[in-house]
Amino acid sequence: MAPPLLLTTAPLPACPDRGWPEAAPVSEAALAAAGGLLVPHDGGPAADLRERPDRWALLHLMTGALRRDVPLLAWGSGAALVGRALGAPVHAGHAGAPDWAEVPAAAEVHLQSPGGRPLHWTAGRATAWADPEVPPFLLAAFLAGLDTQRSRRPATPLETVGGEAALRAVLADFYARAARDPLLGPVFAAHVRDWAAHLDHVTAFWVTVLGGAGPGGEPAWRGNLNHVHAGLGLRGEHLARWLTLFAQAARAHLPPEAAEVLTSRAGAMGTRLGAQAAARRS
Ligand code: HEM
Repeated sequence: MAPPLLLTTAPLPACPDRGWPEAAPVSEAALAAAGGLLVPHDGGPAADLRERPDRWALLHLMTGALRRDVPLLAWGSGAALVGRALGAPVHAGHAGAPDWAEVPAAAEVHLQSPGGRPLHWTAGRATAWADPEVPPFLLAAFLAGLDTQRSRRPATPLETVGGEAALRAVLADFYARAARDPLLGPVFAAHVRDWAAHLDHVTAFWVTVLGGAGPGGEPAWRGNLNHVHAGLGLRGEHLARWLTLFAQAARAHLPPEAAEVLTSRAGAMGTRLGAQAAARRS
């Protein structure tokens, strides 16, 4: 079996005798298949992240790793960042010491430093060591415990659905069905001039609804669904047909569990849109 894919947030310290493992740079895409993540001390801040979009991006990746339950070993400034990602208060280090995190709510402390600060703690599959040098026993135990099985939890419903590519396939098929439909087709024909742009908008909408984000971590779509549909004269039969065709497209392209994620969300939104449309008519 292939060894687990090990990722790292920073180059590992140069030290030939140390036996550092091979680790690839972390990225959102790589996390989905990661067997483990190293978060080395890199001397960067964890407490004050003003003007540090690079640290926010790192924190975002860390949150993704934690949500996916990727085994993670962090030390020094890395441990402080992981503490922060887990919601712990983080303090600035003094006199060249790294920033440090208090113990996160769900964590177990194994060792305290003489000053009473948490030195070694674990939370789920995350292991943290607050000092800038990780002890060899901890690294060895971490590497030995990495499982080779890919049993990660999907981080978001978007991942369950199969990501943006799977969404695009469903949506392209759905709008092709809707455009051909005698009831819905004329409504779309009257309002959608640029189908490519419309598909981009609705894809961004679904990415956002399913917990995904744009390339920089920002929401991919911002808007108000009720306003978009307010002037279309939607009635119950439009919504019912929309949902039927949507479910057909979802089932044609996705496994049952993934199709269910999409159709149940669409159903809930359809109920709200229907209620708003009825309120406007009365
Ligand atoms: C749960 C049900 C529905 C969902 C989730 C939904 C979602 C969306 C989204 C995300 C947009 C794009 C918004 C944007 O441009 O930022 C949109 C636009 C549109 N929708 Fe829906 N929709 C639903 C039901 C319907 C129904 C029943 C119709 C009737 C035919 C409809 C017709 C349209 C049209 C014509 C536009 C384009 C409006 C424009 O660009 O002027 N939608 N919809």
